[in-house]
Amino acid sequence: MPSLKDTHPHFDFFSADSLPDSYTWPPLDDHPSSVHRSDGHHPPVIDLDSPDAVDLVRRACLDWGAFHVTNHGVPTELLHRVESQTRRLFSLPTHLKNLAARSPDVGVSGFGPAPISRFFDKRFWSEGFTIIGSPFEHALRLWPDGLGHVPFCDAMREYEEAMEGFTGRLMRLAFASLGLDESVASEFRGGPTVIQLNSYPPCPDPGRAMGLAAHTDSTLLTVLHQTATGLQVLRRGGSTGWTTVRPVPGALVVHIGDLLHVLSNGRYQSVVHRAVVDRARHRYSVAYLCGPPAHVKVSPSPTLVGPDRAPAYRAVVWGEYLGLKAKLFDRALTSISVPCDVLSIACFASEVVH
Ligand SMILES: C=C1C[C@]23C[C@H]1CC[C@H]2[C@@]12CCC[C@@](C)(C(=O)O1)[C@H]2[C@@H]3C(=O)O
Ligand SMILES: O=C(O)CCC(=O)C(=O)O
Ligand SMILES: [Fe+2]
Repeated sequence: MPSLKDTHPHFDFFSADSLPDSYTWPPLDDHPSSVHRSDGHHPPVIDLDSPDAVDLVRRACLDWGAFHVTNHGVPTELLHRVESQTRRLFSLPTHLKNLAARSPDVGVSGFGPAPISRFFDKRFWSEGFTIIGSPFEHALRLWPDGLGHVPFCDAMREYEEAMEGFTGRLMRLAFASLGLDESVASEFRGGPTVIQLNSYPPCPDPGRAMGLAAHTDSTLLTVLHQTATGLQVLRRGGSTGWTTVRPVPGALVVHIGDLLHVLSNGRYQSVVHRAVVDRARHRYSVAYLCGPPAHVKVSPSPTLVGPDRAPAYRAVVWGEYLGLKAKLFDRALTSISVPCDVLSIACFASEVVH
């Protein structure tokens, strides 16, 4: 029977000198400490100001579904501040964190294990803090006296502003790489802001623990800030096994999410990724989840659909897709795919009509 300590939502990672059973996964063959992959084998680093940026992004999306970006325009000072405020947030005592825990009646915002953790019978060696819109209410509860919440809220608000500018440029590039023009990119701008702060404490047995299990993001694009090793991606098609995405100083990591997969009619596959943990280092990461405005429907772009390439997915709005992900997890994308027999009927019908 699991002990109370194992089942408590805020398990004390720091007092554990061995891995409790509920946190013990099958051994990870591809933990960074045991993987000796050649250095040339990692998602590319793309300079956003490069004249070839569109082509480089296309190549990276086709080969990896992930890439690094430099010259992104987000000030280094702000990245440091966001990370130090993230560290400050996760260092708060458990009784305060409980006051800002995620709860079904308030929504997804707040402290808690990553929402996908409920699809697994083993626990993640991590804690998350999800911000949807403004973190102000939660922050006031966490720092009830004085101005303790101010530096945290300021850093998150400034990060949102900087990210809005950067992801605007990024979306134009990604859309241009699919042959889509500015007007399409602008239709998808201005969606609700979602920031996921992740904390991965040092772990007594990192080879048998999981920081965040393999998943794809339910976004158009996700921008990840990491300064310590832990992120791994699965390269589809090519070689098998996990590739560790080591931090590139000053660069941000971009992931293709499920909704860009849909919009591109499957040309750009969303990247499967996970986070592993370390014996000595406490790692933090900050994910900016970039999705469409609430009422904008995402469907395979008409310019990427043709007589020889039928639409592979039906249209969805972000909220509906998040609901499907919360219910079906890794079957969410397939659940909106258009079955082959419907496709052949549609193709046949269009042949008859034309
Ligand atoms: C807007 C989103 C996107 C969510 C759900 C909701 C809020 C939190 C996001 C994450 C963040 C951590 C990984 C993930 C897989 C998870 O468990 O929660 C993400 C999920 C998704 O991308 O599907
Ligand atoms: O911490 C990481 O490197 C991955 C985080 C992640 O995948 C997420 O927040 O969606
Ligand atoms: Fe993710």
